[in-house]
Amino acid sequence: GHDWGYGVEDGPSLWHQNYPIAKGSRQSPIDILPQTASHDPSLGPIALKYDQCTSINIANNGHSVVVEFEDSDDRSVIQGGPLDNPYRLKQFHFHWGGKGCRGSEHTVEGHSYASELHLVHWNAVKYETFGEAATAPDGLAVLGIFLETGDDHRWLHTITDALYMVKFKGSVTNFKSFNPKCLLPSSLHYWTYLGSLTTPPLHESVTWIVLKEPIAVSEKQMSKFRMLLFTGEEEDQRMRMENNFRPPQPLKGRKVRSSN
Ligand SMILES: C[C@H](CNC(=O)c1ccc(S(N)(=O)=O)cc1)Cn1ccc2ccccc21
Ligand SMILES: [Zn+2]
Repeated sequence: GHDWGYGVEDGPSLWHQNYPIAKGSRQSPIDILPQTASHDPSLGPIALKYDQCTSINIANNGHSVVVEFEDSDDRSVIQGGPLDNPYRLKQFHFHWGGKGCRGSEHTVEGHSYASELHLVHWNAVKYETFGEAATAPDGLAVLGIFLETGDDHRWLHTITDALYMVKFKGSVTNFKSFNPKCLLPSSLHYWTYLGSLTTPPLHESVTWIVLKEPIAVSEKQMSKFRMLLFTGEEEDQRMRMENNFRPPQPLKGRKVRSSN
């Protein structure tokens, strides 16, 4: 049912009532302090093998807009960096703010970006299903990419042009052969730390890999995300989908490592 959201009555500060892990020891997102992040020479580069990736559909799940991928084999994986084996791409989605506001989940020295893209991968070497991996401490790897407003992003149009098809919660439409490689910045330098899902059920199962370099998207492209609705077609109260981000959570002694 609808037991959580981003509003006054069901927002992040109340999630602990139904999801006590919200006050856990490895919650996400966090505020990243580059000076405190230890440069770890043993941290190799991350490798993204997205060439044969197969997107299936794009959907509005009432919390974000999600592009799902075929994950029955290792055609699209992330590996290297802090990861001991390849993790399979399952979906990607975004978090964003209101007009002219900030909307990223991770922040860098208190600075937040307009939006944050999450590419969600699961450890299919150790676990049978995504659901099982989602509850395991080494089950998921999420690649976070900051979006800042600036020039038009030439490939983001493929996504923003499809958003009108999934305006309402529960809507889904075909979205074939989109390769998320086109959404990556030029540098794959990153910060990494052990954290959680940033939405309920807030499982502490995520190895976070946050890229240092943001990608630029135009204000016009960002405005198309804000025409999405949290609410379904049948609901009379139309609620614009924006500010769907959780604020930074306590570090609780965790170490953030830097690739370089
Ligand atoms: C946990 C899952 C629902 N949540 C997520 O998949 C998820 C993924 C990434 C993030 S974030 N913002 O941290 O990147 C947050 C939530 C429910 N679920 C349980 C079993 C299962 C099987 C297939 C699909 C969904 C399933
Ligand atoms: Zn996310």
